[in-house]
Amino acid sequence: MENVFDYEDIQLVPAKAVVNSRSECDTSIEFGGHTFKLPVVPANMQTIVDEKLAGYLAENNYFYIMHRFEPEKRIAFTKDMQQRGLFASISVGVKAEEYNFVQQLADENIIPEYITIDVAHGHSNVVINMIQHIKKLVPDSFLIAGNVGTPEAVRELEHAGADATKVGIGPGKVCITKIKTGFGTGGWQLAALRWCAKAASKPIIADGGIRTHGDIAKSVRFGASMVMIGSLFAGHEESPGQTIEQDGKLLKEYFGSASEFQKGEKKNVEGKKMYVEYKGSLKDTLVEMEQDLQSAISYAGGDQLLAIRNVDYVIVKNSIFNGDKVY
Ligand SMILES: NC(=O)C1=CN([C@@H]2O[C@H](COP(=O)(O)OP(=O)(O)OC[C@H]3O[C@@H](n4cnc5c(N)ncnc54)[C@H](OP(=O)(O)O)[C@@H]3O)[C@@H](O)[C@H]2O)C=CC1
Ligand SMILES: Nc1nc2c(ncn2[C@@H]2O[C@H](COP(=O)(O)O)[C@@H](O)[C@H]2O)c(=O)[nH]1
Repeated sequence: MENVFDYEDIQLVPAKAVVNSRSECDTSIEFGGHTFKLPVVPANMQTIVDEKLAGYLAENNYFYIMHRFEPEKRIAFTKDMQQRGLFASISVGVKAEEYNFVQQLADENIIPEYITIDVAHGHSNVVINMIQHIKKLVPDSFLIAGNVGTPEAVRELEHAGADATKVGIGPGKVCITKIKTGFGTGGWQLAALRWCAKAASKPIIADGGIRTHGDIAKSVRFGASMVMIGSLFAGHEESPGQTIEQDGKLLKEYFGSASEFQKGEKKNVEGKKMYVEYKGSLKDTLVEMEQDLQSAISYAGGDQLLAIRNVDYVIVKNSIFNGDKVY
């Protein structure tokens, strides 16, 4: 792999604008049969999304993926969303009970529009088996599989039947995989995305390491159809995490799905917990994201999101940790 870089090492090169106002730029993207306002999805983590926020996002044409950490609620959630005329998008794991869950979906003819296989190391036979199980029993669900970090993995999961793959092992803000295991795409997530996207024949979700709105445009440039975001969405009024007050400042919790806080035990911990500053309303952040992406499209010299795919870029420096600290 030559040319390894991360988000902060890259700048996109402006092209002549073809619009007279940024408001003419269209940030929407088609993904899995639906068109969404933004190429952005809040991470399927317990301090990032809950049923209420999922409902708001779906109602307002944003993509969402519900987390899998209250597994018993998934059937009722799917039915409730669909009864309201909204799309249902849920996550599954790969353990034995998840096979029974998929069987239950098929038996009761409950077909979520989107299913995401959410595990740390997606390039494995357990994930390939689950892809095949889901595609056999609920073939009409759009299936996202991950997480991976190599072109071989993207090809194998696509070949097994995944409709999209999720790229990113260890670049997340509350991730400590890179430190505890020495593996992953932390520090070179954007280059890994580029490498994977070249091999992909289906859509890719870039997952983790987004620190600024400009990083969304950079992800699109390097091949992402969707960008999964945790820390930037954490800390909002609508975020499910607990709120605390410290030195007169409001903070909200954000913890990793493989943290001790999520697992309830200290076993194979690869995530940490942190507090982020309270950021106000998520709706305002979504509007700001849209405006910033409209501006990015105008700098790309187009009026549609995918104009960003064609721009030149320069590598401005090299870094390892993308601004993260260990603890
Ligand atoms: N994107 C990322 O970089 C990462 C994300 N996470 C998130 O943390 C949550 C928990 O993930 P995960 O531990 O996979 O889920 P689970 O705890 O549900 O584990 C899934 C299964 O895969 C096995 N497994 C876990 N890690 C590996 C591995 N490295 N190699 C082989 N088998 C493995 C587990 O067995 P056993 O436990 O016995 O090994 C278990 O049977 C998920 O939400 C995931 O997205 C976690 C780490 C990295
Ligand atoms: N290694 C770990 N990665 C995790 C954990 N929990 C979630 N994640 C991944 O992080 C992204 C969000 O990244 P961010 O930079 O936007 O905050 C999320 O979508 C997961 O893929 C974890 O415990 N360990």
